Amino acid sequence: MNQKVVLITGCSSGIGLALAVRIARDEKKRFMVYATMRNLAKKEALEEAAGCTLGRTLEIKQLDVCDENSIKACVKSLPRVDILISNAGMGMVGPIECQTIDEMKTVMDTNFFGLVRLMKEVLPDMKKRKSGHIVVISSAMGIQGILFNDIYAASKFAVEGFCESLAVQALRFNLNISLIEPGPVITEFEHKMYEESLKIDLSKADKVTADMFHNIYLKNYKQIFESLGQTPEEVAEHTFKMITMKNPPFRHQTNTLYTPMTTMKYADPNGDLPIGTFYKMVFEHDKVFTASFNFLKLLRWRSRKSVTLGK
Ligand SMILES: NC(=O)C1=CN([C@@H]2O[C@H](COP(=O)(O)OP(=O)(O)OC[C@H]3O[C@@H](n4cnc5c(N)ncnc54)[C@H](OP(=O)(O)O)[C@@H]3O)[C@@H](O)[C@H]2O)C=CC1
Ligand SMILES: CC1=C(/C=C/C(C)=C/C=C/C(C)=C/C=O)C(C)(C)CCC1
Repeated sequence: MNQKVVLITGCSSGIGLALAVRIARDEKKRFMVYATMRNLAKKEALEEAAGCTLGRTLEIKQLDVCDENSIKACVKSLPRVDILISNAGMGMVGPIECQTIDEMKTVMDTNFFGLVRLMKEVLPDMKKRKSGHIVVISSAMGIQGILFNDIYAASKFAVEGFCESLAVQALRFNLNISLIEPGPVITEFEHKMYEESLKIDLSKADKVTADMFHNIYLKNYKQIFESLGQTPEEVAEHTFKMITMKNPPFRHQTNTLYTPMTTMKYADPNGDLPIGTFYKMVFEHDKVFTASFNFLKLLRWRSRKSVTLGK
């Protein structure tokens, strides 16, 4: 059987783990998944979730997207790469006054240059074979920035600009590039971000900024995830559909509840609509904003309850 070779990065947890398992469990066994992680000491969760696919349609390998040699060694050990899923990434939240340039560089190095390093390694062979699909786990923040996510959003904007430019060249070689743009997803990412946000030393920020971070951003953060957050399995299902489609789209947003936040971007070429709306949401109509997210939370709770009760 001619199985497609899939290389996925960042499979120790979250979306990468769910995705590796989903693809390896394909009923038609169309894929051979190489699920990679930078630290193999963390492979137990994936091994457990992979179950009987381990050693059959799923194999675990080491790959650190910040280390060119580790990428080269991993790619060299594979027969070829038909589908590359660039998923590894990290977040960064807080006022820029409280973040060092080195910390910011680590985010860019992982989220943006990590993708560039991977592409430099797999693209030449895909071009030669005139076949391949590159799927990038970007973010809704690759379209629309969010308060106090300045560096993270910048790293995803970089990813989007890079892919948008390359996509035209890729067409010439019959290659596909797809950006997956999830809104909030309930993974380690969310927990790490929240825990780290609580530890930020806000002494370098002025009072108004520190207040905004604590009383607006952090206060709403949990609520956003509870009312809009998807599971990594949902994002994996969307991505699975993308790799099985004949003509996959260039962009795909996974969360229809989050699309109003990104649609504003396209509605106003001046860019003032999303900025003004976000401002009003948090400073002027915060009660309406909180009420609507509470309402969404209630709707989700009720629909989950009726699924459990089999209604
Ligand atoms: N959660 C969310 O709300 C959203 C997430 N995303 C994106 O989804 C992707 C996956 O994140 P998610 O599953 O949520 O978060 P997790 O924190 O659960 O997973 C991130 C994965 O990336 C890995 N990673 C980090 N740095 C490197 C590196 N240098 N080399 C290889 N692997 C690395 C982590 O490994 P380790 O365990 O070693 O740290 C981990 O396996 C990211 O690109 C993120 O930006 C997009 C939209 C929303
Ligand atoms: C929508 C919204 C907010 C927060 C959104 C968040 C926190 C989104 C997180 C998205 C993630 C984590 C994407 C990952 O790539 C605020 C600023 C609280 C208030 C204004 C409206």
